[in-house]
Amino acid sequence: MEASHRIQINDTTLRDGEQAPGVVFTLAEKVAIARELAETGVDEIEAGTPAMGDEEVEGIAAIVGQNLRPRVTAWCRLNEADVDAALRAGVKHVNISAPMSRLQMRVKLKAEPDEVASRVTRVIGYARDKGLEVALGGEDSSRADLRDIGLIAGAAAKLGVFRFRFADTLGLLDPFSTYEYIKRLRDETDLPVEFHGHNDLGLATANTLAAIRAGASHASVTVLGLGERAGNAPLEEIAVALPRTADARSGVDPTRLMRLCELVAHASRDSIPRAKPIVGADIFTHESGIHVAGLLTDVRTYQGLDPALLGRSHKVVIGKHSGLAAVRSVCAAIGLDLDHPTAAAVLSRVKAIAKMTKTLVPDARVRRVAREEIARRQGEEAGANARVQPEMRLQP
Ligand SMILES: CC(=O)SCCNC(=O)CCNC(=O)[C@H](O)C(C)(C)COP(=O)(O)OP(=O)(O)OC[C@H]1O[C@@H](n2cnc3c(N)ncnc32)[C@H](O)[C@@H]1OP(=O)(O)O
Ligand SMILES: O=C(O)CCC(=O)C(=O)O
Repeated sequence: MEASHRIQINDTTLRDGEQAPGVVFTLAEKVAIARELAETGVDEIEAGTPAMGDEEVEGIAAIVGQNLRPRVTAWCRLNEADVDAALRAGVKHVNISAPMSRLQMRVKLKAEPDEVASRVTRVIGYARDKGLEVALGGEDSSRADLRDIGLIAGAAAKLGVFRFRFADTLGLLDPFSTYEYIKRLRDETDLPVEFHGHNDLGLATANTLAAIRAGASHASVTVLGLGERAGNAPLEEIAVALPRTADARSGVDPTRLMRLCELVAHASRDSIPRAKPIVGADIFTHESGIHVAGLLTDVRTYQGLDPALLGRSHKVVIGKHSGLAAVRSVCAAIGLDLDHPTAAAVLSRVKAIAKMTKTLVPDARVRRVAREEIARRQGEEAGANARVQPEMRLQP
C-alpha cells in the first residue's frame, strides 16, 4: 500500500553540506553530485551561495546548465547584492534568508522584527521584480517568537514566495518540540513549510520526521548528513524512514542511495562509518549466533529493513559471538556438511581465533578449520576401526 502524502526532498549538500569544516567540492564534483542527486530523485538542489564569489557562481551556473529535473536554488542573504549574484548564476529559484530570532536580527541586521519585515518586502520584492521564484529562509526559527515569524513570513507571502523554511539552525529541538512548533506555525502562515534540521543532539532525522508529521511538506537534507558542526538530516535516512514512520513518501529511489553516498563521501574526503544507518557497510552484517540462527530459519525474525530495498543483502560473518548454525551455513555454502560434533569443534576453534585476533574469522579460514576437523575425525574413526579389527577377527 502506498503511503499517503508526497514529501518534497530538498537537498542542500552543495550548500550547507559544503559548509562542513574543510569540505571543498571541485566544479566537476559539484556537477557529478548534482547529476546523481537528480538520478536519485530529489526534488530540489540548493546548489550554493552566490555571494561567495565568481567561482561559486560558476559552479551553480554549471549545475543550472545541466537542465536537471530538480529545481536548482541558490542561497542568498537578505540583500540585493546576493540576489544579483544569484541572477548571474542563472538560477530561477532562490532561498532568501532572514534571521527570525530577535538575537540574530539584532546582532546581524541591527534590526527589530518590523524592520526585518520591511527589508524582506524590499529585497524579496527586488528578486521578484527580476523574475525569480523566492522561498523565505527563516534562520534560527527555533529560537524565534512565532509571532515574529508570522509577521515576516506574512510580508513575504504578499510577494508570492513559494515556501517558508523553518531552520533549527543550532539543532536545539527534539521531536516533541519540533512537532509543537510546526503545528503552531500553521496559525501564523499558510505558506508551505520546509524543515531544516541540524544534528547537534543527534536528533535531526527524528526532528525532520516530526516536522513532517506536523504538516511540513518539504524536508531539507544533505547526503550523509554533511553540514555545519554535527551536520544536517541525512537524505538517505529521511527517504527510507518517511514511509516507515511518517506515512509519507518521496521521489527518492532507495537503490541509488549507496552510489550517491559513496560519491559524496569521496568528494568530501571522508569515509562512510561502517554502522551508518542505511548505507554503512556493516548494517546488514550479522555475527551473533542467535540472530544468524533466526535469520537462517525465517528472515523476519531479525530483519527490520529489507536490504533488497537498497539493492543490498544480508551477510553472515564468523566471530566471537557465532553459533553452530552460522558455522554450518558458511561451510554448507561450499558443500561441506558438518555433523553436530564436528560443527561444535569448528566453532570452538574459530571462536578462539576470533578472541586471539580480536576480529572476524574469514570464511576461508573457517572452512579450512572445518576440513581439518573433518580429516581429524575421519582419521580418528579409521584408527579406531584399525584398533578394533583384531578383536573382530577373534570373534566367532
Ligand atoms: C546558518 C547558515 O548556514 S547561514 C549560511 C552560512 N553560509 C556561509 O557563511 C557561506 C560562506 N560565507 C562566505 O563566503 C562569506 O561569509 C560571505 C561571502 C557570505 C560574506 O563574507 P564577508 O563579506 O567577508 O562577511 P562576513 O563573513 O565577515 O560576515 C557576514 C556578513 O553577513 C551578514 N549577514 C548574515 N546573515 C545575513 C542575512 N540573513 N541577511 C543579510 N546579511 C546577513 C552579517 O551580518 C555580516 O555582515 P557585515 O559584513 O556587515 O558584518
Ligand atoms: O535560512 C536558511 O535558509 C537556513 C540557513 C541554514 O542553513 C540554517 O539556519 O541552518
